[in-house]
Amino acid sequence: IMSHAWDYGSNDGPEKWAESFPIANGPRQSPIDIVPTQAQNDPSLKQLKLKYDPATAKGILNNGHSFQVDFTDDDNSSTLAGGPVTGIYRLRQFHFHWGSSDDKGSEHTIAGTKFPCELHLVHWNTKYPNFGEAASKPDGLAVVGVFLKIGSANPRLQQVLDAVDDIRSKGRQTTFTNFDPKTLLPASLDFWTYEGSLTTPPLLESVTWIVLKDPVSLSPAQMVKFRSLLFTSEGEAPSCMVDNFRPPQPLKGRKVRASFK
Ligand SMILES: NS(=O)(=O)c1cccc(F)c1F
Ligand SMILES: [Zn+2]
Repeated sequence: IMSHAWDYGSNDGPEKWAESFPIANGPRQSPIDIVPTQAQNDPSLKQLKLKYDPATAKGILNNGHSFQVDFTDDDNSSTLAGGPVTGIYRLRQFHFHWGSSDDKGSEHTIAGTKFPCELHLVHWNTKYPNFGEAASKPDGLAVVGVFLKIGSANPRLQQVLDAVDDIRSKGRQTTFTNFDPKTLLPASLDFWTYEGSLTTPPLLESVTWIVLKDPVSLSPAQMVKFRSLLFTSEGEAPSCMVDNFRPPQPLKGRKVRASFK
């Protein structure tokens, strides 16, 4: 097989990732089950400051594991600061994880509750020269996680889903501009935070996770649209892109802090 080919299936799925990526059994792996009653309110946590310039949206890509919207990150136009981090982190991309049915799909869970979908906004620490360098440092990345639940249609999300028809297969990409990811966030920026990792190989332990307490909604029809994507390239036997989530990993003594009471 190609070096480091991994997927979410039964053969090379999450239970097998440790064979190629031993850090899968490391001390700060993600996602985790967040237990609100065990999270400690930390009054020293600052307000989360998100500043996104819609002009930095660049393209949308099916990478064979999820689909992501990429941003130009050669200046501080779209950044995250405050919250649990020090310094300025630049927005690189956002992507999603979702299920084959509405009863699963999120990576983080809240006291065992799974959501049908989870949004990740990936930022890198500008103390490092670029994303690749930052991704290998313990304070290199900050990812904002947002739960999505089935309810009323989400008009902002629809702009993203309208682009999905052009990137159905692995490797397809198209331009995607003038989009403000802030419009995908809930009204409250209350969050839980903990030190973790990428949830996909190479599973690097470089992520400060910032998981928002409040979900945003999407309609059943919008959820169906996610499931119309394919893990596979054109010309291969089609495999629906669903259940692209890693299950919760052991906490191994980590503390989860809450920005709210
Ligand atoms: N699922 S995830 O947010 O942890 C993630 C996945 C791929 C690249 C990343 F930089 C990243 F942060
Ligand atoms: Zn993710």
